[in-house]
Amino acid sequence: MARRPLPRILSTGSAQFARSRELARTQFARSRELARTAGDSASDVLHPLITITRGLRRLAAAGRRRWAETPKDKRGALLFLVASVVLVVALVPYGPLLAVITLMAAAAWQGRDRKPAAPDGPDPSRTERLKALYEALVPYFSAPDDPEPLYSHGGDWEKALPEYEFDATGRVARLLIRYPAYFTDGETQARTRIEHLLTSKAGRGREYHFDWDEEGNELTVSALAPLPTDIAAQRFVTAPGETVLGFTDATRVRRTLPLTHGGQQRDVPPVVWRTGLRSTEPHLLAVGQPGSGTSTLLRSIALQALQHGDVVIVEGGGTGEYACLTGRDGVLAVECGLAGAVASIEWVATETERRLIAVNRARQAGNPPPEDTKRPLWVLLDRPTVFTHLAAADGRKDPQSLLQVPLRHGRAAGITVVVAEQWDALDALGDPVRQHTRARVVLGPATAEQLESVLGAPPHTTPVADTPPGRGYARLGTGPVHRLQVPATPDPYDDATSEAHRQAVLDLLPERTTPMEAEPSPRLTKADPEPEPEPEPVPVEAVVAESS
Ligand SMILES: Nc1ncnc2c1ncn2[C@@H]1O[C@H](COP(=O)(O)OP(=O)(O)OP(=O)(O)O)[C@@H](O)[C@H]1O
Repeated sequence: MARRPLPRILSTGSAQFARSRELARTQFARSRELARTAGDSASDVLHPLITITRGLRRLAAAGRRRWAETPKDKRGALLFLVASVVLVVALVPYGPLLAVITLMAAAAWQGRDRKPAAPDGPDPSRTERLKALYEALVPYFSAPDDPEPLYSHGGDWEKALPEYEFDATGRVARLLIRYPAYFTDGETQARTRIEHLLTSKAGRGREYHFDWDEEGNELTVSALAPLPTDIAAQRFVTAPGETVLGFTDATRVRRTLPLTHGGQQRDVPPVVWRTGLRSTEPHLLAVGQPGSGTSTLLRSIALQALQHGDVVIVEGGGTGEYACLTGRDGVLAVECGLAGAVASIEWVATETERRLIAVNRARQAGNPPPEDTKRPLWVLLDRPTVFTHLAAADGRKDPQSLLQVPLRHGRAAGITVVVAEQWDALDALGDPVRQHTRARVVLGPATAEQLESVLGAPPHTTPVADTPPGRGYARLGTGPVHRLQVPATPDPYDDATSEAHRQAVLDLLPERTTPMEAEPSPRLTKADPEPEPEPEPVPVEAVVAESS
């Protein structure tokens, strides 16, 4: 269908409106130019006067200083000398005139601007870098029908990049970028393209933080210092119910923790995860590829949890990385076999129910929760999907199905579940685990899609070129995505562990209270028969602390 022309009155009206807008813009630009020229001329004319005034002020200050420095007994002589000079000048022909000219000349000399002229803008190599960056952004931040493009080839880069900082090596450390309002900054793809471009132009090998101000149409790019990788396990200054997952940048975290680092005290911003009754993210899922440090994270959590609670460990990897915890005070079980894993998780499910019933009864009777429901219980599962496969092959119950109760009701019962899994087995994780683990950690290298699939949002930082173990991202619920470095908490029985880190972990281990032999753990049996309802007795395997 042919497009009908606009009614004449409308088309002429809009043309007139456009013309008058153009006229107003031209007039405004002209008056601004006029004002700037007038200002420049005024300062040119008044410059000598300003210099002389400044010089007179400096001479007067020097005179006052001289007077103050002169000892009191010599002030009379000085006064006499000045008076004689004034008298001679007054008597000499043209004396006063010559004196005024000399004074003005001295004032002009004193008042001259003695500051070395500051270099105008950054040095040429830096200007070139900024210009190159600007030119690279032109295709992304310009549109053919933009009447006043902020970005155009050979355009005014200083308007688009108003603030910049360089580091000691001459690379961009911080950059403020203005962009046109029509740039689709709400679209992840559009943002990613810009972030990718800036990362390569500002210098690879560093991590960058991108702060998009959608309201102001501004993007701030900051180069981030690498997170410290050698902070050893230690007692963190936290409240009960708080667990330090690792360390991050100060940009989004206000709090800092005093840490001992290389024999020195240092304040570092932590990522603190809150568990317990009021937690909005009562359970955690950590994902990574082999060797990325998820077992280390679980060990770090276990050492912190043991300060105030009990721990059950279920290890699917079968590498014996938690052997150091076996038989320690508060460690109810360290299970590496299928039967033991099933029995332990079954016991945890029963214990969850027991606690819930006891708490409800106490509430109904108007009493506080009983003491034996208050001690936090942690279930740490390293690669539980291994047991899922084994159980399927063996025709037995999937231990993951037993996790449903602690995951659903654990918060009210003081029970926290932490699951660590590898990327390739993520599909085998059941729905309850995915749904209820709202605290998320990704360690090691991962693609943007992988990060978003686990964290639920992309990080605002670029990936590091060479990811050290224990490096990754953390997100608590719907909060921001933090860069994360887990404290070095190695297996003290591993030969490759450095002596300092081994000692740090050994120092944190609780007393060994249960002999390593097959002996029932006193705590696992604690959930045994209460008057009503009767929880299932705990199977023998569940109370055997396996040695590996
Ligand atoms: N935060 C960390 N700081 C220093 N070293 C770490 C850290 N995390 C892990 N490592 C080291 O990296 C290696 C692998 O760690 P870890 O066993 O925790 O990885 P993983 O993800 O559990 O892999 P796997 O399941 O293959 O054992 C170990 O030598 C460990 O000491």
